[in-house]
Amino acid sequence: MYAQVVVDVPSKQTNRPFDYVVPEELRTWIGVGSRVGVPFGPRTLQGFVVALSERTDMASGKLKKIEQVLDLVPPLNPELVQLARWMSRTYICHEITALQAMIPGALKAKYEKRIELADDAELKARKRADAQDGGQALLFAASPEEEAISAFVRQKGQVTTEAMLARFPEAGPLLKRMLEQGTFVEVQTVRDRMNAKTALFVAPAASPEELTAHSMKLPANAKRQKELLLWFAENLEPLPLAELTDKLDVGAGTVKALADKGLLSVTERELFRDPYAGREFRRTTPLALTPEQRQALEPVADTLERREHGVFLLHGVTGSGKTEVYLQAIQQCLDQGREAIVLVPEISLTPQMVERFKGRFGSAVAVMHSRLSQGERYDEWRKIVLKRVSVVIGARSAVFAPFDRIGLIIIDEEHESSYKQEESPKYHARDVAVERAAYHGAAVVLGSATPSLESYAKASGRLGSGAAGRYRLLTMAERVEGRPLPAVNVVDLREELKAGNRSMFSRGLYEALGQRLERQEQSVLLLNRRGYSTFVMCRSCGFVVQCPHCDISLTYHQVSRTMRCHYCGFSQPEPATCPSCESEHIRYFGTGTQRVEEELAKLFPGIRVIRMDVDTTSEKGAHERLLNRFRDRQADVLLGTQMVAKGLDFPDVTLVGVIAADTVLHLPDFRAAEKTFQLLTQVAGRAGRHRLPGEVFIQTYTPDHYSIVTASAHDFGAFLEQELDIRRQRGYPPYYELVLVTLSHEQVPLLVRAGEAFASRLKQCWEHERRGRGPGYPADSLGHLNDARGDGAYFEVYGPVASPIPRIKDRYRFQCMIKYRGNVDVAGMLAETAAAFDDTVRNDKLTISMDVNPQVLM
Ligand SMILES: Nc1ncnc2c1ncn2[C@@H]1O[C@H](COP(=O)(O)OP(=O)(O)OP(=O)(O)O)[C@@H](O)[C@H]1O
Ligand SMILES: [Zn+2]
Ligand SMILES: [Zn+2]
Repeated sequence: MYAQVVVDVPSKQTNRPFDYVVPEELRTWIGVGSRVGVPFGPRTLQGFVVALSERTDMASGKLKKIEQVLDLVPPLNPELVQLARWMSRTYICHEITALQAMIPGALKAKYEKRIELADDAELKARKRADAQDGGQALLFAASPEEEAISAFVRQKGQVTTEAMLARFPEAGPLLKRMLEQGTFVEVQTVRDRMNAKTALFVAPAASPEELTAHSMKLPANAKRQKELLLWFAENLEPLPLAELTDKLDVGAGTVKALADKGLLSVTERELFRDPYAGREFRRTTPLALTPEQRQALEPVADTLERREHGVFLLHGVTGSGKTEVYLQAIQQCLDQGREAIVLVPEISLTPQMVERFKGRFGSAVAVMHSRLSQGERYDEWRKIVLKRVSVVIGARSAVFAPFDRIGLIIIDEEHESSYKQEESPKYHARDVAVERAAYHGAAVVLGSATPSLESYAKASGRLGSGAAGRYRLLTMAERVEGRPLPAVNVVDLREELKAGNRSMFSRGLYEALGQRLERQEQSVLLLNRRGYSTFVMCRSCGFVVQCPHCDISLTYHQVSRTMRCHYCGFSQPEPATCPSCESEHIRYFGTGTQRVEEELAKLFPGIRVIRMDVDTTSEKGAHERLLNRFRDRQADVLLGTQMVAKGLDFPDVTLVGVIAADTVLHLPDFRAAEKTFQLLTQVAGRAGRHRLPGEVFIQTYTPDHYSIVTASAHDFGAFLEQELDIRRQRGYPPYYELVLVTLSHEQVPLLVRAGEAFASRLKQCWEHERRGRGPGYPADSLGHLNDARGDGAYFEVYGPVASPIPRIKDRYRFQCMIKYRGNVDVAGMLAETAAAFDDTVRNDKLTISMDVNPQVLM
């Protein structure tokens, strides 16, 4: 047998599979998606098996053998391997870069794999799952051989796979079967934690009903036992014994008594580095849906039922109860024996979300996000590979969860730009989700109160026949239980100044805050970070401290009192005097939030403020702690940057204030108005979500801007019409697609030459293509679009021009923007064009980076 392997060298020359011989003894363990070690030149490299076949076109005598298999259970599956190929074509990146993006960082580190005997509970669970799946639980009578293997493993505790294969060289297929049957589990240990800790864990061994029923039968003096049973009737998660005895004040004897009755199970297991360890998630049950929720769920449920592929855009106003729709759709997906992926912007920002999912689905949920340690992330991921969970909730990269029976993918706050990865592979999780779902015959639900124009256009058929109906639109226009959307006041800051108010609070907002303090209700204040300086500026001469390697100002870091470059990492101490004029009036301009906090304290002595910004949330878990304190009413005001705008659901928040709404508006970004509308709508949506009605103050210098006017009227439709008009006229998405090509080099002359050569070569490419298609193509300006003949295809290269940040890490940067629409193979033309620069890239260290559908235009 032969394997095609993509090796871990991201280069043009190696961007293809290489053939290897699969040695007989490794056959059982190798599948498409396996990670293997292969000889490559003088080295051994890691690689992924992307195909297997009985034949090879190479002279087989020349082929080398695969040296080792790195995992017993392949970390990827054939579908993900195929997805990587699609990504490399779509986003113009190396296949290995796409493959590597799909596995957690810990797998790239040193690790060791071991096998251990599954405990009974796990084995039973596995068989139950099999049975539910329609399959037959395989109850096998152990053969002497199997007995011998089990005995060996039992005796050793944990065995490395090497030791195992050395001891039973012939037993490959049998071992594999035993692994599949759940006799063994594979444990991978990252080297830095080879002495994994174990602890006794207590878990319920009967259903909640049984536990409750039993607790009633206990004699009155068995209070502790009763308490323990009722607790486990509510909480699904296994808990370390020590923690349990501590929490419930019960002795180990009590636990043992119940374990002896078979109501609880006590097992020794490896301590998973569970970021949510020790947290209880109150079990929740499905809510009775509102009519709008039912209407939204129905088509999704239908699609699930038929196991069809379909993409839905769920446009539901803030507080309309989208989460409950997600939860019930997931429940149905799980009932079908299929798996679900839930993407949320950056999960640590919304700990409430995790709570909702863990509360409904308990330990069937794995959680993945970037703030977990490498080990934690690896453990969560392993739960997916080993099929211990069927729901994963996570940030962007969770879209690659190695499930193989996906039924549903949900993307909450689908408009968020964090779904786009800014380094290679520069993928958008939304597109990857749709691609995966198409393969699996799965449903995708994109949810938002402020959908991206791209998605909305696809859902509403705005783009004409080609794209029409690609997404199905579901609308929830009302908050649950008829709660009103908050009343919004737009305050013109220019008028405030005229009236002699020089404070950062308008009179209206000041009064409203005072009322909230009196009534003991809570307020959220948003200060948009981006508009406020975090740089150090001289007040005498205006000098701003810049990075010596990049053309960008340095950012002040309060904790270390240093100034750092966000692009290259350069850092220097804060200057005492101005390097330019030697004035001492050089100072840090603050994150803004600090200044607001100071002013609040002055205006309202004794006010309790929780400040949430980069400074206060850098520590692990800080977000969650701050939000919990706010929820527990230990503060009157939650003050922060964008992080306070999204997803939060606090009943007592009745006031939202936006200190300055226009700060994003003036950024050189065609999405500036869209981002402003989204931010204002989202933050306004935090007010009055429950019993108490809400009120919003938006302070601005441009009260007439359509993004502010429409956001304050909760009028997405009106915003959409205006914005689409502008996009059409200026030739931006969703009417046109963009690719940003950035070239960089240490020397400007070479860079300019390369940039111009690149642009003209690309244009030639299109010219050639266009001629081939025959007459009838509009070759010139955007104005011709509307009466485009042919198939309406359009292609234009803008630039090269210097990038908005013209230098990073001592390398100068030029960019070309490509605008196109219709049936144009842009990726193909770009790949072809870039290939012509291979020599310059290799010999002269030119870099060319391509960003398909860029979110950041710098
Ligand atoms: N059917 C229902 N009956 C009663 N309450 C509900 C129902 N559905 C949702 N809720 C409650 O309504 C509130 C708002 O729901 P949710 O947080 O899901 O809104 P959302 O649509 O996600 O809003 P946002 O976009 O602002 O995050 C929550 O407190 C939720 O528990
Ligand atoms: Zn100065
Ligand atoms: Zn720098």
